[in-house]
Amino acid sequence: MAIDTDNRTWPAPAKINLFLHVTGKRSDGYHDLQTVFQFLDYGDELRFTITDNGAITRGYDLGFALESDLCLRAANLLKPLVTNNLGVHIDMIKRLPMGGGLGGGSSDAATVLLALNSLWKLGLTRTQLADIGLQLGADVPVFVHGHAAWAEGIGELLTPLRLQEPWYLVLIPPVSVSTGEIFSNKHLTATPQMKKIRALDEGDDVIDIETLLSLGDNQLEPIVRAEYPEVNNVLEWLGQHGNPRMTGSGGCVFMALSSQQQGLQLLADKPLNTAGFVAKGMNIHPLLMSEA
Ligand SMILES: C[C@@](CO)(OP(=O)(O)O)[C@H](O)COP(=O)(O)OP(=O)(O)OC[C@H]1O[C@@H](n2ccc(N)nc2=O)[C@H](O)[C@@H]1O
Ligand SMILES: Nc1ncnc2c1ncn2[C@@H]1O[C@H](COP(=O)(O)OP(=O)(O)O)[C@@H](O)[C@H]1O
Repeated sequence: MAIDTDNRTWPAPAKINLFLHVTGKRSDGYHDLQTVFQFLDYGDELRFTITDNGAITRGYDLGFALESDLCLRAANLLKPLVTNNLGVHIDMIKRLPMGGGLGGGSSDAATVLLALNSLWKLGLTRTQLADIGLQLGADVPVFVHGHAAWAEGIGELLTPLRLQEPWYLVLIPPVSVSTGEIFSNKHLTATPQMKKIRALDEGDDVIDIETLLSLGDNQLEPIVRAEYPEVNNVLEWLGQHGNPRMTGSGGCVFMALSSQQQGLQLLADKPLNTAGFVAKGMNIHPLLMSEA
């Protein structure tokens, strides 16, 4: 039975990788990365109903099995820490494309961890939640900590950054790209390590996005372009209007804009088979902002 219909909407924003360098292959099969994450003020929305029957259930169907649903898996990881028989029913409005490189699944999982830590009154720190979340995906820690960041390791070694927060256009090609397939492509080669980008507390200057973009590129982009013509076509089309880049392992493509209006105009003119949105870059996750 429902004991607390929490009326809040819990946001799960998208992330973009402003650049992404693959610096080596690890013994566990994963690759070490150097990347910069920024959030977008666009994403999924979750709602939670706390129950007293101990069950973890969902009210949406995104086409994947209960066992592989990152939201349910996140809730199940916290369940052993609940001392009474609390459960939860999770509802979600899904806006982020799956397999798009916008981190939707990881962001949903992070929001579940943050929400249930509060609603189940578990009292875990963000570091504890990020450690738990890393089991679900390499992008979960950045969403749990909630700061735009320079990231190393597989994305869990985070240094907060203060970046300019421009408007972005994001285009969604009509494909879902498998992260595992791209990382196992035979053309992927490791590149030398970059120097660490300075931390938030080492300077007051806001880092300019164009400068940041010029420091590196997305080394998965040429591989995805070669394998997925749909992604290549979108990059070529947007390339006529500026300097687009792929996020993560693709296939979504983003471009920093001079204004929101520029993005809305491009969105109106975009190729017919492509979806997209215009959103503002954000250095602070909305759930961290609401805590402040
Ligand atoms: C590439 C990034 C960059 O932010 O973003 P997305 O494109 O997923 O959004 C992430 O590192 C993606 O992390 P995540 O989404 O958790 O990856 P997973 O689903 O766990 O990875 C699927 C498979 O890709 C390979 N993989 C993934 C990440 C990594 N750093 N090295 C890898 O080799 C592994 O073979 C893994 O089994
Ligand atoms: N709640 C969830 N939301 C999105 N994807 C999920 C979820 N649970 C499991 N997945 C799986 O994770 C994969 C990666 O999703 P997502 O994080 O949205 O994309 P990406 O890693 O490319 O940014 C999906 O293709 C899907 O199979």
